[in-house]
Amino acid sequence: MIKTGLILALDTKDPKQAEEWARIADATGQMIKIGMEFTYACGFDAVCRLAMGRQIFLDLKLHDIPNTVASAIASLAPVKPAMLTIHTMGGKDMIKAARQSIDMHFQDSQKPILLGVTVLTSMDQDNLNSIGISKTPLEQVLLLGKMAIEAGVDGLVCSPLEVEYLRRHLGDQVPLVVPGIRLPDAVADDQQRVMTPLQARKAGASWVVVGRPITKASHPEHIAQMIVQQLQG
Ligand SMILES: O=C(O)c1cc(=O)[nH]c(=O)n1[C@@H]1O[C@H](COP(=O)(O)O)[C@@H](O)[C@H]1O
Repeated sequence: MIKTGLILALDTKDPKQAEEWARIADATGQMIKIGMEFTYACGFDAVCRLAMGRQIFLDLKLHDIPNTVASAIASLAPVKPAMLTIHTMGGKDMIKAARQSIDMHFQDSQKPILLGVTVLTSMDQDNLNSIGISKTPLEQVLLLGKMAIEAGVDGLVCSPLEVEYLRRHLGDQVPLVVPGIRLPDAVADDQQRVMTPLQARKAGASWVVVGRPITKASHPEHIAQMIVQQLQG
């Protein structure tokens, strides 16, 4: 069974809180994810301060016309993220523009892993139908994933329910980053397609992304340590 990394999602507007959680990730040797909530509330100077001495996954889920996405990525070069997300629903031209922008604006040793978000883990069949998609989440994730890899992403974001299927069709090498993680018997909150950390590891996730199950726990560091042991033991 492959070892799976933990990425801790720092979903907060409070820089002190983010730093506190980031130290939990430091202590367990794991990566942090900074998303829209922190970035919009605190700005890029705060993002860069959190990133100092750390590897960050900058999850801004870029989704716009190709020129705008390419220009936005160029503006992100000083932040030096280790991972960056774009929405695959932006289509192949947008993804190709994102790829070209990374290749043009980042030095080889500093290029982020470009991740294509497939079907959000908060979406079930009903939500897919509501945007005119009659394929199942599994079929849609594979369709978007294949297209995105062909257009230039390095890896994919998907729910744990699709990991085994993607591994069968795309092989072992594609980085699969997997949110929608909940501890056994825990509430799913707004997530629809969920599994436990151990199930996601067994399915073949490269990394799991965990936010609230750790950050809302009464002892976040204990939960983080327990999950890391399950993922790497
Ligand atoms: O790109 C992501 O990281 C992402 C994609 C997705 O489909 N679903 C999803 O939940 N995420 C992110 O993963 C994290 C999940 O947080 P929790 O539900 O609190 O564990 C959040 O920061 C989401 O923004």
